[in-house]
Amino acid sequence: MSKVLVSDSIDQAGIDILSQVATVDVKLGLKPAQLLEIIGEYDALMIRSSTRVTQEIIEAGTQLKIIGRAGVGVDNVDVPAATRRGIVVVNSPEGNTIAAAEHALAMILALSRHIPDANASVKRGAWDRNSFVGAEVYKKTLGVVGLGKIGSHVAAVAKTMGMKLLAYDPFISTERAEQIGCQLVELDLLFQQADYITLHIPKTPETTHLINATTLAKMKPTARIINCARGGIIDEVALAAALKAGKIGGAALDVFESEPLGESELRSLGKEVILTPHLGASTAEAQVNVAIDVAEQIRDVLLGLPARSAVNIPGLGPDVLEELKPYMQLAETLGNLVGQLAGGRVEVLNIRLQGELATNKSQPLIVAALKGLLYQALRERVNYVNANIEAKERGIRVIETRDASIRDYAGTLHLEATGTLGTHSVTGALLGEREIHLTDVDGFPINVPPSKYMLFTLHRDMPGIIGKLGSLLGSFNVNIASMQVGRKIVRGDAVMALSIDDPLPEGILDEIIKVPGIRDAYTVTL
Ligand SMILES: NC(=O)c1ccc[n+]([C@@H]2O[C@H](COP(=O)([O-])OP(=O)(O)OC[C@H]3O[C@@H](n4cnc5c(N)ncnc54)[C@H](O)[C@@H]3O)[C@@H](O)[C@H]2O)c1
Ligand SMILES: O=C(O)CC[C@@H](O)C(=O)O
Repeated sequence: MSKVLVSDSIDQAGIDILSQVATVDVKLGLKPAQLLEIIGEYDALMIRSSTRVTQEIIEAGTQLKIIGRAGVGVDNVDVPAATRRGIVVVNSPEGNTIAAAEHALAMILALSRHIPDANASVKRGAWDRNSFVGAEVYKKTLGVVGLGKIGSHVAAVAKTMGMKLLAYDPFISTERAEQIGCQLVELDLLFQQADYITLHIPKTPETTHLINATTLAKMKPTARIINCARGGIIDEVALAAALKAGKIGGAALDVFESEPLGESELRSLGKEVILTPHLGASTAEAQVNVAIDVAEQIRDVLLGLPARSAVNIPGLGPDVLEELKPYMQLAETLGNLVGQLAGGRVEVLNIRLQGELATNKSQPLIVAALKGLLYQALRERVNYVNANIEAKERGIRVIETRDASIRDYAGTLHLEATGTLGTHSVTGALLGEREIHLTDVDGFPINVPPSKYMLFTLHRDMPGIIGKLGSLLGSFNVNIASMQVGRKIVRGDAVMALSIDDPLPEGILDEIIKVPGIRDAYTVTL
């Protein structure tokens, strides 16, 4: 019989499902060394957010077939390490949506009416009705940052309370926002006009410290900010300083840069601040939902069936998967790359399947390309199951063409994304059986393997330009791992593709564009 280790507290409904097919050991509060010692015995691991599943744990888990995260965020799992070992990582993208949305709404009201401090005061024996005069939310403006599953529900409920709704989400169409009753605006306008700002975005390099001293300074002195999304989206030091100086009116946080929250200025502030210990998903209903959702997937995988919400490996039969897997990775990488080159909201994705890919069996590659494209917006919430639906909901039109003629490679995949900021295209193929190569960017032929951090420039092919760019990157201490120029004619337009060892430091793209001859520059993280 298979063995499942449950190392965080999970609702009994999940344990009952796992027990149908496996011996289940519930061992809470394990130290990393203890987990490392026993993980080799188990076929599956089920966690919430406390267990950190590092590369070391994954490598020691020689029997592991699946890691199940009863919740959404898989930030505590080294997913690439699991993928390398062929371990499926599953989550529950929707099981706690309502719980998190209701927590944000509760924070908005609790902050407006000083409920936590008023309650504490009565419990201390006082009857102070003067210190807790609140504010109404009726007719106030709510700025929703991130109009996905949770943000949309918060907006819908807030509307019924008579709030005016502004939203910022660069990946959502105006029509979709209007359906929810929100006016889609630029972030600065939202910051300037909102009485309440509620964050419902993933934590990404772009959203880290989105709320900082500069953005806080743009808000109304009465503005209240709510974060039930992810710690680190708000710079907590800057927030505490803004609250102390009366630059904004209040804040309610459920998530923190470091959890559990350690020493923090925020703890010393008064009724204008509410802090909860990451309780967004902590309702009985959500815990049953996520436990059942994830336990069912673990059960299915242990029985040899596909998982419905795999973060890394799709729910395809093993033989199809084996054949298509390298091409799935190619499609996902190209989708992710073209999405970042296009920036903003993509409206049309043209996908051309060429050579041996021009068959109906390649349909999963379309899904993989969409998963890659949506990764910047949705992170671990997009998977092979929901990528099509998410793309449809975002109004992305997908146009597929197939061409069976074979050119330089047995099979090539070409993606062209047109969005609010223009059109970009990428083509890729496999070298040998599984080595991904980019063979074209924006119509310029190149031949480079993708790397984690890349820089692309569109420039004029002329003497000295490579040297100038190299010196500029050197002056910012950026190490170039490889570089290639693609051009169609000598001294015409060209594309440069550079693999760099680290992410580009802030501000350097603006400097690169100032180099004479360089017209555009894009940085991507794959
Ligand atoms: N506090 C909790 O316990 C708890 C529980 C569940 C989810 N969460 C968190 O809540 C957040 C939202 O979850 P969801 O289910 O609504 O996710 P979702 O994927 O449905 O929606 C996220 C939205 O953010 C948008 N987005 C991405 N990058 C953006 C950017 N730079 N600026 C503006 N918008 C951007 C996306 O287009 C998308 O519409 C996530 O961070 C999730 O981890 C927290
Ligand atoms: O309580 C939890 O398990 C974390 C909930 C939430 O942050 C998630 O990612 O699903």
